[in-house]
Amino acid sequence: MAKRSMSLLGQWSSRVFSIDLDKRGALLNFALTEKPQQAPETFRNIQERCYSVLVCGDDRIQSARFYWGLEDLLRNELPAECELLPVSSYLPHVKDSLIRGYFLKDASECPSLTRRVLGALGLSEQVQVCSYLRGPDGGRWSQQLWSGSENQNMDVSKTCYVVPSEEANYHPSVLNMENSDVFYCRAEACKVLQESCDIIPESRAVLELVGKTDASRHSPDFPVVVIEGLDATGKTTLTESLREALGARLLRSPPQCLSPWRAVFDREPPLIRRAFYALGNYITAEQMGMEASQAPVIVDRYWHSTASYAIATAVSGPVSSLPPEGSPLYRWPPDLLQPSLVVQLTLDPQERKRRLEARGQGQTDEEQELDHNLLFRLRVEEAYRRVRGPACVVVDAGPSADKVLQQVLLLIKEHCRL
Ligand SMILES: Nc1ncnc2c1ncn2[C@@H]1O[C@H](COP(=O)(O)OP(=O)(O)O)[C@@H](O)[C@H]1O
Ligand SMILES: Nc1ccn([C@@H]2O[C@H](COP(=O)(O)OP(=O)(O)O)[C@@H](O)[C@H]2O)c(=O)n1
Repeated sequence: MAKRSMSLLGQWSSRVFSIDLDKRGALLNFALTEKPQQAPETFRNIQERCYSVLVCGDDRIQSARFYWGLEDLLRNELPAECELLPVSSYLPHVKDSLIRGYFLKDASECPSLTRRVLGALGLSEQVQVCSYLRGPDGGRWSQQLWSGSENQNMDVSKTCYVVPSEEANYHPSVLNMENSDVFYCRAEACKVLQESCDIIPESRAVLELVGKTDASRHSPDFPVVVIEGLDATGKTTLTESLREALGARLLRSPPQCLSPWRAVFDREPPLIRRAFYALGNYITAEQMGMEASQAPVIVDRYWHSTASYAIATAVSGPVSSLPPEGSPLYRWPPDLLQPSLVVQLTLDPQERKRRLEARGQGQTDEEQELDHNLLFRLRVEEAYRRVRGPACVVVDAGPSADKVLQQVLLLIKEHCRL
């Protein structure tokens, strides 16, 4: 059977391959042409025996799950000396054109094992394997698409040459974010869970809990205040105190009724996991609508968390790799109830670390991991700031719990009718 991915070939000359070189998100970009040219400068540092494995099946649920397990599969089967780097292949500026996979540098003593593993993978309908070879003059690199046959023949007629390419303005993942990482209406998030019912039976139970009414236009009688912020910024402490101080109802997103399934969806790839959290907001929104007809409502995390974590996780590297400020990716879903006020708690990184440690959740002291966390935290906080919708006020959660409470009570008085 002709592989679906063969149809990609026609477009490959305009595709850019973007290799995530390290956790800080430095990217190496190259494109392909039919004519040999000089290799990109940085490409020369890459050793011989490089391969790419791209996941490009038709079924988005299966592809997402296959990609999710691919790194483990490759690490288990390939020689330990194979370096794996995430690679994205995309058409610049073309929405939904991104295909993900891994770029491999094989420094092992056993090249035939690597080729055997990749040859077997290449037989799968949803995988495309390529080799990268340096030309006889040592300067040019070419890419050969594997035919996927058992003897790992390379399809020489499909040879393309590697040329340098401009780095994209934003991380390539931005092209595929809508309806893969962030869902802007209930129906799109429901579709993902409907498609996954056969492989994740828990999806049915979640779908049954999601109502169908559109409460977005209903204006609650009492204020609804959402408390947002990174882990350990003091959301639980503050929401409890606000509940007491205001005689309010306390809700959270994801709501309590989803707790039995949260761990199941946390193990799934972003497509499925994010759809689950998106639906959690709609369930919480229904509860908000009901509770706010009787008393003020305080909510621990809501849409800002869902959108910001999803966007910040989908890209790597510095804040500049996020979708630009004002991008429609930061919009509020029109069918999701807006709260009266969102308070975003921020905390000095050292103090946050101290609170995490006091709670018995020390972080790894591996420096690279800390760097990675630092950038991730910065991306989440910046995404929080960029999300549009209801008024969002940043509050420094560094002072004592009582001072933070008093400040937020003042804000609620200013912004909401009590
Ligand atoms: N304003 C504050 N000052 C000092 N410690 C705080 C303050 N607010 C919360 N804490 C402590 O920090 C830790 C994390 O707070 P918590 O409310 O659980 O955060 P979150 O719900 O955002 O993860 C807890 O041990 C809590 O007692
Ligand atoms: N409304 C929400 C709440 C959490 N989440 C996700 O849940 C994670 C935060 O969960 P957590 O367990 O650290 O939150 P807390 O319960 O500690 O406040 C984030 O990584 C988000 O991806 C979400 O997407 N939407």
